[in-house]
Amino acid sequence: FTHIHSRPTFSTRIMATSQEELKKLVGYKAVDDYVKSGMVVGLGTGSTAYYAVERVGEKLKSGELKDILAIPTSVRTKEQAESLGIPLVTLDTHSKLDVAIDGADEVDPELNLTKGGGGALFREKIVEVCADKFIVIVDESKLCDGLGPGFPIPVEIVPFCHEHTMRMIGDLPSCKGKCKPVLRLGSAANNKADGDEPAVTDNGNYIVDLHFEEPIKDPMTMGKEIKNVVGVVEHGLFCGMSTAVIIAGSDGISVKEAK
Ligand SMILES: O=C(CO)[C@H](O)[C@H](O)COP(=O)(O)O
Repeated sequence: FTHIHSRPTFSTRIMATSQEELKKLVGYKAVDDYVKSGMVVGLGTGSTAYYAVERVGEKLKSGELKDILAIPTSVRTKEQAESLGIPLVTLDTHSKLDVAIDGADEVDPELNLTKGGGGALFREKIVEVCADKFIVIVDESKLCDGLGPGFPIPVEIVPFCHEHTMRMIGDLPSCKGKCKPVLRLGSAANNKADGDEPAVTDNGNYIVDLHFEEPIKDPMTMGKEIKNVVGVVEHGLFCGMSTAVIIAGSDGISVKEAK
């Protein structure tokens, strides 16, 4: 499954410093365009969402933004937000968010997403599904014609009998003969298998990455099938959730809005 890393990285086309700068541009633009004083804001996870969190902190400090309450989607985003003095709440007290901003691993033409490369898919989804607007920030290397072959689909599963759960997922109509389920090892925060033990999420669960050779024809249906398996906590297919995707490309920034 060497194809999972075959997607050209942005750095093959743009210098590394530029890639970081572009992540910063989309992160900052999302906050500048969509976050207003008094809002409840979902803070995503990953190297792109990092800059959106940074911008919220910066604007709160300068007084440009006031009365923001934020809900982080991972322990590491929580720690970043706390270090910047961003007031945090949880879904337990605030079930409705005005906006959530996050990165993605892949974006298809319908703005369906693969998320969870950073292992935070459950907290991301439970938060982002509650947002009036879900703004996605990516560089153009994340755009694809169909989800699947360019990046494996992460599924968070409970550790109890995880081999059984992986078999059940692999036998689903959308998966059988089409994908290889691989238990994520090492750090939950990436899918590079940088260790020998199962990766453990912020919720104490495991992640199985589904490696597809061909594009997934119907990601919505596949997501429902996966969600029905007992032992599955959540999957990284975010279908029909995006309000807009802000894309950083070599030619500048563009915005794709959901129809
Ligand atoms: O889903 C995620 C974490 O679980 C991230 O949003 C996704 O992996 C993109 O991260 P990055 O901006 O670092 O490429």
